[in-house]
Amino acid sequence: MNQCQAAARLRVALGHLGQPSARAGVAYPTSGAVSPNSFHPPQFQYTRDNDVLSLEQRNFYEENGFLVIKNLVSDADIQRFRDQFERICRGEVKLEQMMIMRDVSIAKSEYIPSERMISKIQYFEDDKELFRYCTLPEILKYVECFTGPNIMAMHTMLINKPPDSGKKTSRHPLHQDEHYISFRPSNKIVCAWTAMEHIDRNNGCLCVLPGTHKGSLKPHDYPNWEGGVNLMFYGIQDYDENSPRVHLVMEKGDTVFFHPLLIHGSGWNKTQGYRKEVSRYRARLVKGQRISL
Ligand SMILES: CC(C)CC(=O)SCCNC(=O)CCNC(=O)[C@H](O)C(C)(C)COP(=O)(O)OP(=O)(O)OC[C@H]1O[C@@H](n2cnc3c(N)ncnc32)[C@H](O)[C@@H]1OP(=O)(O)O
Ligand SMILES: Nc1ncnc2c1ncn2[C@@H]1O[C@H](COP(=O)(O)OP(=O)(O)OP(=O)(O)O)[C@@H](O)[C@H]1O
Ligand SMILES: O=C(O)CCC(=O)C(=O)O
Ligand SMILES: [Fe+2]
Ligand SMILES: [Mg+2]
Repeated sequence: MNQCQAAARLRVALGHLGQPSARAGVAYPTSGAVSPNSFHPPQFQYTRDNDVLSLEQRNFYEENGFLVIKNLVSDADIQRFRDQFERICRGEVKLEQMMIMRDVSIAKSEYIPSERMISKIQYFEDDKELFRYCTLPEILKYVECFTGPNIMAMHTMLINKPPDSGKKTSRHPLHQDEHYISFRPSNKIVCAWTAMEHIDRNNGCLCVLPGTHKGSLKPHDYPNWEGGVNLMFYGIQDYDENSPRVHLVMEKGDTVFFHPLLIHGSGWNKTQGYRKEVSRYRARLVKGQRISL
């Protein structure tokens, strides 16, 4: 499969609840003395042994730090997430923990309940409909390949990227999620990101720098963008400009799993017709609910 052309729709970041002594990602010999000369780098640092991923998929993730699984979430489930998102936009669902965000270009406009006003919902753990995303067996099956068992949803997010106002504020600067995550180990955390409709460069798809998950966490700051930047949209200033970028074109239901150190961002939504193109929703989990498989 050509991963670069695969699509993603919804997004979940999940972590492993390991023992405090767990040394994620580093395979140590189980017996025998180890001299420095006999040490071999582990074959798999970022994926666990099970029979879900093919060898090719494992190698792809190990090398690139992301993996797209096509058509993973059903249309029916995505429709339910979309319906619930619309209920939230209409003000029919209100939950204390849930954070609603507007694009900075309209942050000071009068609030009119509609999906046009909401660019992101965070922390939907208490919303049973949206939280179903984090419990979908097909999502968890893959998450476990990266985190191991005993999975916890750490931060939920549904993004509704608006058509850009012309100021390019709908961009998300290149960043590493680990900047926002206070827990470790990195190699037992994965983000699941599912496209809820066709997403490509025109409406601001995810852009990744393959292989950057092997690097370290870099300093983040607000980008120096003329048109303004959304609150907390920090970016990396000193990434390698020559590092190849891959734009992930995704279809409804496609899901990308990626490592928290992978450098990624998203471009601006150039499409006009708000209704037709706007619904670039994703959900992402990152905050404290244990999930059973
Ligand atoms: C992908 C992942 C790994 C990384 C990320 O998620 S990066 C993005 C993380 N972003 C966040 O966590 C967003 C945090 N969100 C928030 O702090 C809040 O939801 C707010 C966006 C500020 C909204 O707060 P809230 O008080 O409910 O709403 P208000 O409408 O009363 O606005 C309060 C003041 O904030 C301003 N504001 C609202 N939205 C934005 C924005 N997008 N960018 C910059 N400023 C904004 C708004 O104009 C208002 O300002 P003042 O009237 O106080 O001067
Ligand atoms: N000048 C820039 N400085 C820093 N980051 C940028 C800059 N331009 C784009 N990016 C970021 O790089 C990533 C990929 O950008 P990409 O080139 O796909 O989008 P774009 O520049 O918004 O749109 P396009 O190039 O398709 O017109 C996104 O995260 C985007 O926010
Ligand atoms: O999809 C986007 O616009 C970027 C969001 C992001 O960085 C993420 O989901 O981690
Ligand atoms: Fe991110
Ligand atoms: Mg560009």
